[in-house]
Amino acid sequence: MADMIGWTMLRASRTSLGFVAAPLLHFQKITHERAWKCVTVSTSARISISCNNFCKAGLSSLAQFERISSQQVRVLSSDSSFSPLVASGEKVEEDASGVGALEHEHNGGQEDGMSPLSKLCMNKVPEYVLRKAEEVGYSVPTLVQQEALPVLLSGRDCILHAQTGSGKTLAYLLPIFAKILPARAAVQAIVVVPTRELGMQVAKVARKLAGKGGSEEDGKAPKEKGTVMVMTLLEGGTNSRQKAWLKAEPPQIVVGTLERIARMIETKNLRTNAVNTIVIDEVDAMMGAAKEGGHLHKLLSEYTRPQQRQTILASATIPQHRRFLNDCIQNKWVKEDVMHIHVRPEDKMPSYLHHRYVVCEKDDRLPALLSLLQSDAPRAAIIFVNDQSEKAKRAGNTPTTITVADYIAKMKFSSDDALWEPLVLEEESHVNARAATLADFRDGRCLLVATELAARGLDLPEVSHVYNFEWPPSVTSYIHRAGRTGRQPITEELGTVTSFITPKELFVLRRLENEMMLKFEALKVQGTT
Ligand SMILES: Nc1ncnc2c1ncn2[C@@H]1O[C@H](COP(=O)(O)OP(=O)(O)OP(=O)(O)O)[C@@H](O)[C@H]1O
Repeated sequence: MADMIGWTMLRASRTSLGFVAAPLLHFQKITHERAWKCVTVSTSARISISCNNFCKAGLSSLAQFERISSQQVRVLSSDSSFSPLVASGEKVEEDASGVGALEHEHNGGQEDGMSPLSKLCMNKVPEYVLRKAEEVGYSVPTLVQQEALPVLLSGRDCILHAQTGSGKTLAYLLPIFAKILPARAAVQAIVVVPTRELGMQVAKVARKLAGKGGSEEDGKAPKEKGTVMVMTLLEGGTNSRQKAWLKAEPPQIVVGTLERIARMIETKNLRTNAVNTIVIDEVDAMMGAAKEGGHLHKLLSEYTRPQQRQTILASATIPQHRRFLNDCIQNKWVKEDVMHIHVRPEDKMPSYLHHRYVVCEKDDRLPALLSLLQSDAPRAAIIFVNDQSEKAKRAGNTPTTITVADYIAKMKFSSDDALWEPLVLEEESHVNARAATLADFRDGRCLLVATELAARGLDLPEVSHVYNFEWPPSVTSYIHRAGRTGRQPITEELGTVTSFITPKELFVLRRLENEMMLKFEALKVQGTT
């Protein structure tokens, strides 16, 4: 399996993995006749591609890029500075399908005192949204936002391919707000996520941007008119009042899990005729899951048509992305001129992650973990295991989640017992229990023992350490688990990822290390081999 993790240790030390490569605009051939239309943009981390050029030239520059042959490589800039962008101010034409970015009120030409993010989105994203973004703390665009927003705000379909914690959520939400008509009570944007937890998180950010009135209260339609409403349709939810609200006064934005959204569309509770944006977050997870694949195909090519909407597919990991891009076009999930924005392609993981491993037999893992927790003293930590409790029980094993949590609780390694008592997050728990667990963790509890459920998308900035108590099932899984720490796109605070591995598994670690060009620190923990 190409995606199997395989690495080996190496010496520790946090290494900057970014190569000082020239920034590239690489034009990826997709099919013979489509080659000129479909564009892949890869950008180097250290040397920020010149978004200024991109933006100043405005949309017309896109047309020029398209004509560059796939052989050509362009170095746009060797400027590594994080320069804010100034939106071109060009009027964006709405295309025949209504997909183009709509004009919003001008800011009166008053640029002084505007944040770089506001300048980047000026004339495209409504002012009230940009004000809210600033209030939340989004003032300077992250690299992916710099790269993607000019393209996304032009209305173009996009595959947003950037590291974990790089700020993809805001990059896809702002273009949604750019097109939404608050006065129109109709679902205009759908954001699909793989888990209930990620859905709650994305909806929260969207509601912050929407401002007052953007929330649903107990499933009831909010009273305020003229504000953008955000509704969640998530697995485990069965609120009949949501159905009534969807019909009587539909929200402008729906964030949900695929099955629930598909069911709502099929039962005609959710009408898609006004949908002009669809975002599929963690797209590779959804395309990979057989169960979800059918729903996704229907959503993208039957329930709605690519020509009538802007499609944004986002993830930190898109294995075989060229093939993926081709498949998306062939399946008509996206328009033919879809753009692949690949930020820092040479660094699959943030450089501000420190990777370590401990070689030990399975039986030694618990004391080794405890010892590490004591010496690391994490601000907050996630301990990942592979199997859910019930699955383990069915296989006749003691559930790892429970075993790990009980062991740590019993050892009482901290004086502040209440804060350090581990929480458990896994798919099989009731959705309310899952929500309470995450709320407790966000509120200051320090340890979370979790399955893959917590690996994708969750933004828990307090997490300073991730522990792979069991070796993750794939490279992709390693990347997403590791990405739950070091989530500080602006300050680049270091996060530490430690994996426990048996001597027999070492070859897998070695393979992964080669594949990802990472340096691992080998740790010796007392009592281990
Ligand atoms: N412009 C910005 N300024 C400051 N913080 C930002 C900005 N954009 C995003 N963030 C913060 O960065 C963190 C990571 O953002 P986000 O969750 O969107 O990452 P992501 O790219 O979706 O990661 P993942 O692939 O793991 O889901 C969040 O805490 C978010 O609030």
